[in-house]
Amino acid sequence: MISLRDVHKVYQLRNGATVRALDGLSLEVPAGAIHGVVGTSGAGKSTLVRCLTALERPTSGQVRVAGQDMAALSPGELRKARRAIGMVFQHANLLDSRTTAQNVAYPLALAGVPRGSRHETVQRMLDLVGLGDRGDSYPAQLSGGQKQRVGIARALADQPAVLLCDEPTSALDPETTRSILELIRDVRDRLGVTVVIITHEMSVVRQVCDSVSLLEAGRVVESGPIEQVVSDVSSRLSHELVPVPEVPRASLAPNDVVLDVALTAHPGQPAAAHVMSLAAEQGADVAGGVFETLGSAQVGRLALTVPASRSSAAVAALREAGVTVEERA
Ligand SMILES: Nc1ncnc2c1ncn2[C@@H]1O[C@H](COP(=O)(O)OP(=O)(O)OP(=O)(O)O)[C@@H](O)[C@H]1O
Repeated sequence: MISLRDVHKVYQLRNGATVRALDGLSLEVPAGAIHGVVGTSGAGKSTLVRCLTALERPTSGQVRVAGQDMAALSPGELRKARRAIGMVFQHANLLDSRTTAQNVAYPLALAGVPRGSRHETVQRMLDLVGLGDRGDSYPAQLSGGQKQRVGIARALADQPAVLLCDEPTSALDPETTRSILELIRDVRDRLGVTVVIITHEMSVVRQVCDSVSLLEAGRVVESGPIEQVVSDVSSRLSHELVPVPEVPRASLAPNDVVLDVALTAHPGQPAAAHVMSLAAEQGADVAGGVFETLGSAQVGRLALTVPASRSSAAVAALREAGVTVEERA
């Protein structure tokens, strides 16, 4: 649904210097997925959004959204192609002087949908986001979470193939964040829309994303389905999504080392109890652990302690059983 291939965006500054905001970025998001893009400030997230929506042309590389090569379109075609992308912003950016229903109708009016048929769509969208009875309210009469619901209804009104959410929950409290993320998932399930969430919050990825990419200095340095990313203990995303349990050095016996084990519940993979009994057979003990469900995957992290002399044998035995394990540095 979304495909970026080797996208570069170079800005020329007035003093002659250049900034490589995107530096060979490649990204694939399949139809119907909820994909998170995370990265620290300056990594290129906003530039990526502007290239996806064709507000900016990449210096080189290809951006395809819903089958369209965004750089190859005429201005008229581009206007049409942009309708395939619904945008949700950090602050809902509603028009204060218009009612909720009028805000949701706005993109339909811009797209030339006749007034008569707008009403039914607007009501359907407001029902979808749980605000079916608030069509006559003004933004000032809504909570932050409700405003964001209206923002989502507005983004979906023109039936986009892609919902592009730029820091959609950064201004919300944790409880409201949870409900907005649930709504986004619900919308994806019901409408089959492809969702990209740009965020700096790992908790957002944990709660709602099927897959994730880590953006750094204008390129994707790690990417994959959540299950795959979290089961690779050596990956940075994995550490941030499910941190390994802390084991204070002082609590270790003098010759013990720590083994980090990552578990994901998939058919055919050894379950936690099996791993623990294998560990015990190898003379290892459990020093800490965490288990949780991320999207459709169950993931766990175990920190095992084992005498250094038995570490390689324990690692080999666990790997032999299909367990992802590494000795902690
Ligand atoms: N119009 C521009 N002209 C020059 N440099 C720019 C322009 N837009 C972005 N940049 C630079 O490109 C790099 C990436 O910026 P971008 O805004 O895409 O990052 P970001 O990940 O969205 O950061 P943040 O999370 O702080 O918004 C930064 O070094 C930024 O200074």
